[in-house]
Amino acid sequence: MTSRQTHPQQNSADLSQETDLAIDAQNVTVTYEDGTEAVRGVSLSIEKGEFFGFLGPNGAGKTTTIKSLVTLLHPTEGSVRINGYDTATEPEKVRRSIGYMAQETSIDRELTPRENLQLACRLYGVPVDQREDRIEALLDLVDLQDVADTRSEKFSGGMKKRLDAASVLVHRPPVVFLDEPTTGLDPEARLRLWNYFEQINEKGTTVFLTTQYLEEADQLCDRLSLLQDGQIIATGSPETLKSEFGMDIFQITIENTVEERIERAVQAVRRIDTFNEPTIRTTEDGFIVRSARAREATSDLFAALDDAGVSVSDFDIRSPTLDDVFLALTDGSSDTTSRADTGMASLSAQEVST
Ligand SMILES: Nc1ncnc2c1ncn2[C@@H]1O[C@H](COP(=O)(O)OP(=O)(O)OP(=O)(O)O)[C@@H](O)[C@H]1O
Repeated sequence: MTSRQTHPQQNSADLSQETDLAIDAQNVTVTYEDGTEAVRGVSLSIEKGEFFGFLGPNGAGKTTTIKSLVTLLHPTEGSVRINGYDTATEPEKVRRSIGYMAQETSIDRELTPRENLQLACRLYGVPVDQREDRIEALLDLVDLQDVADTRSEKFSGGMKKRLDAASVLVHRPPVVFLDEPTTGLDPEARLRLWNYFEQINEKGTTVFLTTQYLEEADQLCDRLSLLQDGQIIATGSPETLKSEFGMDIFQITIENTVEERIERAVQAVRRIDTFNEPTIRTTEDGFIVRSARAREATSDLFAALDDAGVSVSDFDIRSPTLDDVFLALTDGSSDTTSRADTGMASLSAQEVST
C-alpha cells in the first residue's frame, strides 16, 4: 500500500499544474458510432499520489474510459482534466504529463531494453544529459539490467511488460495509466510488476490501474471504483467496500453427503432468526451461508443442524473479499451465481504466458 504523500521532486515540476486532483473526470459518456454506449456518466476525482483501481469484467468499459482520460478518444459528453489540464483543449500538455501503458505492449521487439528506453526518451523529449541516468535507474527498477543489451524479441510476457512499464516512465510523469498490465502473466511476473507499481507510487506517482483481478485491486489500491455496463456501481477503499457490501461467509461441509441431507440442513438454517435474511447456496458437500450476522449465529447454526440430525465434518467462517462485494453489488449473491458468472477473474485463474 502507499503513502498519499506526493514528492514533487521526483517528478518533473513543469508536468503538473497547481491542483490537488491528478484526475478529474465529470460525467464522461462515450457512445461509439455503432451506438454502443460503452461509458455512461463516469465521474472520477482522484487525488495526487493515490493508487486508484478501476475494476470491472470484460466489456465493462475500462479501456474506453482510460482512452478518454489519456486523450486517445473524445468523450461524447463530459469533461476530463488531468493534472489540471483539459483533455479537450490542452491534449498536448496532458500527454506530456502522463505515462500510458496500453493493454498491448508497445515495445519494439527488434531493439534491446536499453535501445527501447533510449527511443522512449527521444519520443518524450527527455533532456539528453539526463537520459543515461534515467535509463540505468529504470533498468534497475524493472530488473532488466542483466538483459539490457539483449534483443527483446524472445523475452517472456512478464519481461516485455516490465520493459513496457519502464518505457512509460522515462519522462517521470506524475500520473501513470496502466490498462490491465498483468493480464496473462504468471503469478511471479505479476507479483514483480505489483512491486514496481508500488515503488513508483511510493515515490509520489499517481497510479490509475484497470484490472479484472479483484485480488490485485485489493492488494494495491488505496481506492477503487467498480464498473459494470459502463457505469460506476461503487467507489471506496477495499476495506470500506468490504465492510459495506460484503457479508461474512460461513461454509459448512456435512458428513455423509446426500442431497436430501443437504436440503434438510438448508431448511434448518433458513429457520434461524439470528441470520436475518441470509443467502444460502448449496455446494457439492454442504452449503454456504452469506450473512451480515454469520458470526453471531454460529451456535444457533450448530444447534439447528444437530436438531435436524445433520453432522458437520468441517466448517469455515471468513471475512468477505472483493469478489463477494462484486457478487453482492451485481446481484450475484443468488443461489446459482458463481464468480465465473460475473466475468471477473481470480488470480487462481488459468495462467497464460504471452
Ligand atoms: N471501437 C468500438 N466500437 C464499438 N464498440 C466498441 C468499440 N470498442 C469497444 N466497444 C464496446 O464497448 C464496450 C466496452 O468495451 P471496453 O473495451 O471499453 O471494455 P473493457 O472493460 O476494457 O473490456 P476488456 O477487459 O475486454 O478490455 C464493449 O461492449 C465493447 O464491445
